[in-house]
Amino acid sequence: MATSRKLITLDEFTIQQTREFPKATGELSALLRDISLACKLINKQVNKAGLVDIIGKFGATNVQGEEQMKLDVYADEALINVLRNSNDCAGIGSEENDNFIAFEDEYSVNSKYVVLFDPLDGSSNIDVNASIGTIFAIYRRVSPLGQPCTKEDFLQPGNKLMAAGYVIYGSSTMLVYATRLGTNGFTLEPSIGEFCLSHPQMKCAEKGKIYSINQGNSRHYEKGMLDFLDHCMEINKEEGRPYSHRYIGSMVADLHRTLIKGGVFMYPGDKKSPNGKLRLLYECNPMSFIIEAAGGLSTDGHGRVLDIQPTELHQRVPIFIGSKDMVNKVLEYIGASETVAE
Ligand SMILES: O=P(O)(O)OC[C@H]1O[C@](O)(COP(=O)(O)O)[C@@H](O)[C@@H]1O
Repeated sequence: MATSRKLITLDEFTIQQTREFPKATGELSALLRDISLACKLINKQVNKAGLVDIIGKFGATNVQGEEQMKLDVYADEALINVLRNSNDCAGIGSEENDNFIAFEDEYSVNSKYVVLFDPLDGSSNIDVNASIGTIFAIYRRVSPLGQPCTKEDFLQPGNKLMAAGYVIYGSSTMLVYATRLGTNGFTLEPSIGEFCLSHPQMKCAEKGKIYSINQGNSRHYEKGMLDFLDHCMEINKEEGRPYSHRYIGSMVADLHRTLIKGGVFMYPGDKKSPNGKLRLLYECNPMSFIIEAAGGLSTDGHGRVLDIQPTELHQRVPIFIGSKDMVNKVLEYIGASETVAE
């Protein structure tokens, strides 16, 4: 017989967390509630994707020259509409929009926060029903309130993030979000339409046995990277190698597994694309913030991803992220001058 375990909803949890910050006004909790509402709308479409006209290409390309999928555009509009009407957000930056969008109504110009997001991550997996997601990052503005936000509000290093999270649309729908108090996971309870605390204080295992990379690109990799892959595949019973290779091709899904099971996810730069593929502001920074808040590490091969000073909305960076021991082992192989600070 199912026991009625006290469900703690996302709202209740964030309100409890504000008690840790005496000066808290509840604006950040309200913004999180808005983002979770938009993701519930996206979830509704994702769940019935095969039945409604939401699968396939939209027929346009985004600023990065990528074919937009119908769900990319739907998810982007859902987030922009909810955040624009929320009065809790001064502006947004999105993978699907060339530039930042400042909301200019009298309420939004007085909002303290801006949001960056990848509305639908893992687009290549939409039509094959593999897990996809939404990634978001929240910054406190540096520009004065009372006027529209500026690009400086968005081009802040990840170590200035107030909060970051993702929603994974998988076997269940989960929202995982981090503040400086840690990383927590919430599962959508469809019968009450609420995200409920299911994974309190998530920890990324210090040691991992899974490596995740699109090995199809390995012909373009530098020697150090190829040597690390050999290390992962080498037979060494004492050290529990060969490691398992897992790659879903959705950053959200590959990092959700890395957070829960440990391991390392990598999208390195290579001879073809020196900065790799993944975007700093709305993919690598939020994921690095979440994994670091859970005790893991994230580097671009030279230093912490979160210490990189952004220069453009859609800039790309290499990323090696996950369990401390495996990230530092990658750095040893790619000849990094120093390991990432513990
Ligand atoms: O197909 P590749 O080159 O391995 O790239 C897969 C990576 O690209 C992405 O799909 C990029 O994200 P978008 O789908 O949001 O463009 C990541 O989710 C994933 O980790």
